Amino acid sequence: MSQSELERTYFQDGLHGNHCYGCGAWNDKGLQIKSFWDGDESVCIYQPKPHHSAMPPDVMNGGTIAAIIDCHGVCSAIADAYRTEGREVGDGEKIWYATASLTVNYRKPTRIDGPVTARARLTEKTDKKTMFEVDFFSHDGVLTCDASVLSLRVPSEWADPTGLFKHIDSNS
Ligand SMILES: CCCCC/C=C\C/C=C\C/C=C\C/C=C\CCCC(=O)SCCNC(=O)CCNC(=O)[C@H](O)C(C)(C)COP(=O)(O)OP(=O)(O)OC[C@H]1O[C@@H](n2cnc3c(N)ncnc32)[C@H](O)[C@@H]1OP(=O)(O)O
Repeated sequence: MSQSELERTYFQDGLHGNHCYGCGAWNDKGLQIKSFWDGDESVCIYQPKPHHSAMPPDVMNGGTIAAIIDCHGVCSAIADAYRTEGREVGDGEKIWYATASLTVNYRKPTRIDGPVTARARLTEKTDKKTMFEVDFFSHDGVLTCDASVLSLRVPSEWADPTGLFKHIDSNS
């Protein structure tokens, strides 16, 4: 059943200290996308800003589209893992995933003058790997991109808000 806007719980609000450019609620200069469940699908609705344009000012930039799809896919993998364990996103021991692979097919130009929507569905899952297929629509309902996002579960120290490389360096 679909949630009304007021009832929605956004995955990203539970990912405390996430500074990711696309999905970090703690990155003031980032896109700060928000994702939620709509039945078995996850949805992200985002209002692009004029500076998210491609060369023509009324078309959305492909890298920004990829960032939205990437982050929506990874956050969906994280939310799915919490849901599988019967927990709200962010409750208890942290679950983190990172993007291993992102494929975006740009089928049509995406209008910038209204909210875009990414809808993702789970297509493959093992203990470590999660694949979401993502459809991306412009505000007039045109399917402008389709994509796949492969996310891999990573150790919880990857979520250290002070940085990752000190953990990697100390392991080598
Ligand atoms: C480095 C920054 C990471 C940032 C994220 C960190 C923590 C999460 C924090 C917050 C999360 C909150 C929100 C989401 C955050 C960000 C969203 C945006 C996402 C990003 O912006 S994130 C930055 C870009 N991202 C990277 O910077 C990753 C660099 N990379 C690696 O760090 C490793 O590469 C890793 C960990 C991905 C895998 O390493 P690993 O050692 O765990 O994997 P392993 O080799 O064991 O493979 C196990 C199975 O996955 C298959 N497999 C592996 N890689 C594959 C590939 N590329 N394509 C197809 N299959 C692949 C194998 O074939 C095998 O498959 P099988 O099990 O069937 O044999």
